[in-house]
Amino acid sequence: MSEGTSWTERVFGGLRKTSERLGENLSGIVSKTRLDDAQLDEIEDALILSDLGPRAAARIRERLANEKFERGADEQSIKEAVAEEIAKILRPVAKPIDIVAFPRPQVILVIGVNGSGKTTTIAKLAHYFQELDYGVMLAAGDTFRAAAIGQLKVWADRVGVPIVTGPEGGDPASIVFDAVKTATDQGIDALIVDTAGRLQNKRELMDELAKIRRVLGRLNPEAPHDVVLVLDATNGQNALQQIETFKEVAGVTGLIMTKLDGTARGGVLVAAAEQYGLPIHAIGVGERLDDLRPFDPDLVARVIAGVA
Ligand SMILES: Nc1nc2c(ncn2[C@@H]2O[C@H](COP(=O)(O)OP(=O)(O)OP(=O)(O)O)[C@@H](O)[C@H]2O)c(=O)[nH]1
Repeated sequence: MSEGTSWTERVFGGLRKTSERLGENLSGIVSKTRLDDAQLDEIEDALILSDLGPRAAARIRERLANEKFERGADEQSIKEAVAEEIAKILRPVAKPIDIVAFPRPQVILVIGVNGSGKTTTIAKLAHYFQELDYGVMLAAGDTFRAAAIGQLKVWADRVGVPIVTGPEGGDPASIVFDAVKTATDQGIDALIVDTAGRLQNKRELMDELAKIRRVLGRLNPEAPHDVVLVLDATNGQNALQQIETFKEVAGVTGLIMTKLDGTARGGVLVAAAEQYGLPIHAIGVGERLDDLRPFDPDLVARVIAGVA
């Protein structure tokens, strides 16, 4: 998108495919006052087809069943009502990451499967905190693949933040330990830690994260302050399965959903909010550094429901 495009336009543009899918599925439903059962079924199906999940769909259906459309229910007013119900599900989970840790640094572990957009998201987060005038440092805790360390270095340079790395195959916990000490000495506010995304080997990942936690705990019993799971929206319902697994393995404290641009599966955000109630910190709608912003529930609800 062009330089001057506002964030709101970017979210609209990014979620356009999701919005179109739900919009198409809701079109043609018209009623005089109340929606009848067949129409409510149709709406519920449309919501499920748009990846909002059966629970959110049932909840929205129930609310729409009680809604009296005073001036008749045309496509637009149904979409408005759907947007409001989606917003009610999203509002309680919208929560940006605030830098509040004392003593500093706030340690933010970032987890997620390879390819989810984890590295890019770390860079975007670093950029976001920098814009808020926080001192940021990265730690390359994914030592499993040399490429991961190299990629994170490239991003650190691009964003202009320091990075603590170790050798390929090195001990992530010892890198994190060094990073926390360095960050503390340098008065860094936010230390963002990349971790390996080997969900295929749960035991190893669990052991690795447990060790990182133990080491961090020795330096600061409150750390890690955040354990942020990065999810790829294009995975649709599989993203929900990842929440389930990572919650068990890593004690997730919040979510960032990436790649909402270019997928019609953005409704999965609503399913995640409804099913897990975990804070959603931000959404990614592109590959640029400023394509990550705090999650705005009302804006996203309106875009998903196709209320222009
Ligand atoms: N369109 C789009 N692409 C994204 C977004 N976030 C990340 N990507 C792209 O997704 C690809 C994978 O992102 P990475 O950040 O490398 O993902 P990773 O999880 O670190 O993956 P590995 O490096 O394979 O471990 C890259 O091509 C990114 O540019 C987003 O919000 N939108």
